[in-house]
Amino acid sequence: MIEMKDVWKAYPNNVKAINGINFQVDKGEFVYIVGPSGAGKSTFIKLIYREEKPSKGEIFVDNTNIAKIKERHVPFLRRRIGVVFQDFRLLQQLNVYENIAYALEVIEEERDVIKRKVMDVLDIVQLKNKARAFPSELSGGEQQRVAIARAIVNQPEVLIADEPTGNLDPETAWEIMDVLDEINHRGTTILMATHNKDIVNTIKKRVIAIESGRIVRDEVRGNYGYET
Ligand SMILES: Nc1ncnc2c1ncn2[C@@H]1O[C@H](COP(=O)(O)OP(=O)(O)OP(=O)(O)O)[C@@H](O)[C@H]1O
Repeated sequence: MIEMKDVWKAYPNNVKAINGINFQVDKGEFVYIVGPSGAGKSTFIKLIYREEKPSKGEIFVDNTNIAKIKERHVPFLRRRIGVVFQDFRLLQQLNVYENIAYALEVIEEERDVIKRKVMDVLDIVQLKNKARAFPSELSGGEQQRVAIARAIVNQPEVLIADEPTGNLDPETAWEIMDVLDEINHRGTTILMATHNKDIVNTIKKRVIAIESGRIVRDEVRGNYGYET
């Protein structure tokens, strides 16, 4: 479902962030991406949703080589890949319902379809009662759940999470993991970059470790493997 073949990425300032990565993820997998700060995790993730283009190599999402697609086709790719970030990135002037509906309005979905889909994802993240609240009225964990709802409302095949628990206290981080686990059980492939040692060592999943832009470890039910 996702495959990288000999992928390299050098930034314009000549920093070599990814140095020859080969890997494959099957549909329905849940994969943690770990590694020291500056190892290339975010770059790796950005390559998958085409925020960055590789300097060399091929990246397949299903059978599309996304390194090759034209700029005007990128929005179509983004519908197949949901993304969540450490800092939530909600639109402050829109309420919860509107933040999520926005992703459907831009593709001109019908009003009643939008309503059904938004309420369905709010149900999954257990925030139906907060539909009219604004981001500033929510806790960090609630904001992240809205961001997750927004990321999955188009029913993407893949959900990418870059440090989704990075801004949250430990208890709230576990709640976010429950939500991600639920989404994974419904069939969505999940890639999650994280520094959260406790979570990786407790909720066992495949672990890919990146150091200096290379995969140095790929284990089926791995450990975090670093001191925090
Ligand atoms: N837009 C950019 N332009 C130039 N260099 C960059 C850019 N983004 C990242 N880098 C560099 O690429 C390398 C990898 O960075 P990246 O953000 O992928 O690491 P990371 O593993 O996600 O780090 P962290 O865990 O601290 O978030 C670093 O040396 C970083 O300084």
